[in-house]
Amino acid sequence: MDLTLHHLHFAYRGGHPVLNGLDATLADGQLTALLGVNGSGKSTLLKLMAGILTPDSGNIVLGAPLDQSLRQLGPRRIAHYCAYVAQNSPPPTLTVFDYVLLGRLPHQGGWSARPSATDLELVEQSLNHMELIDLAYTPMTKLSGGQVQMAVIARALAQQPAILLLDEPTNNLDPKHQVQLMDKLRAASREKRTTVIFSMHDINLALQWADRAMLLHEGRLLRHIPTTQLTTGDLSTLFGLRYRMLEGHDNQRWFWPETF
Ligand SMILES: Nc1ncnc2c1ncn2[C@@H]1O[C@H](COP(=O)(O)OP(=O)(O)OP(=O)(O)O)[C@@H](O)[C@H]1O
Repeated sequence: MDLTLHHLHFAYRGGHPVLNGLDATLADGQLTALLGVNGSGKSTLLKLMAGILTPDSGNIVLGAPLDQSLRQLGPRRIAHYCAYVAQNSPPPTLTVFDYVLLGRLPHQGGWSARPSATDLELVEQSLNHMELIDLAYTPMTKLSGGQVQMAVIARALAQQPAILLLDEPTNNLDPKHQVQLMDKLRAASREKRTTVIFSMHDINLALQWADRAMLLHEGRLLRHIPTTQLTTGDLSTLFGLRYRMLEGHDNQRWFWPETF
């Protein structure tokens, strides 16, 4: 499902404008990396796309077959289509299984509804997918930081979203789990046509997996381009550092900042 931003403006109450007229379409089946300095509005934009915050003006529209603005949808309907993984979620006092089952709530008949066989099967699949099945009956509070992060992503996958929004999803993960997670996100985008949008500070990890990059700079969208078109100049503008680029023979590109 496509997601389109129409001239999006947002400021926190009493604060300066964080987003100042963003226009973009994020196509289904694609992985988009959201890049920008601390405080540039990446988390804010993800929360707006998840319907947690409401724009001051402008619209966020979920594409066909729904073709509706988030403003027209209640939280439950939004959760039907959009799953959101927050940055550093505190673990709740639930077992891993019960926590991941929360991802099925938007598809059930209400808080009191019993989970269906499909719900339970999807939870098991997500736990297997994130290699958490052996921890299914462990309390979330007894997991390591990385395991909590995997469980949060398992909950989002169990939700079977058309649009998956992740705020720094590789936080707390070791290099192997970072790579495995990015592979899983790419698989979700390719196999299920999920629209995946994630923020990340590790530019090279982001660019290795993402199809497109959105560069947020001073409240505006500096560029929204295929990752293959990103230049050292773009990164210099974005981060205020001079960058070098190394090109590998398999079209891989690596960026790193020059030391002072
Ligand atoms: N709840 C809030 N109330 C008021 N201002 C906020 C709130 N959350 C964020 N801000 C402000 O909004 C701006 C954008 O913050 P945001 O968290 O979206 O940035 P970010 O790009 O995700 O940063 P980081 O890379 O550090 O996670 C910052 O100036 C921040 O201080």
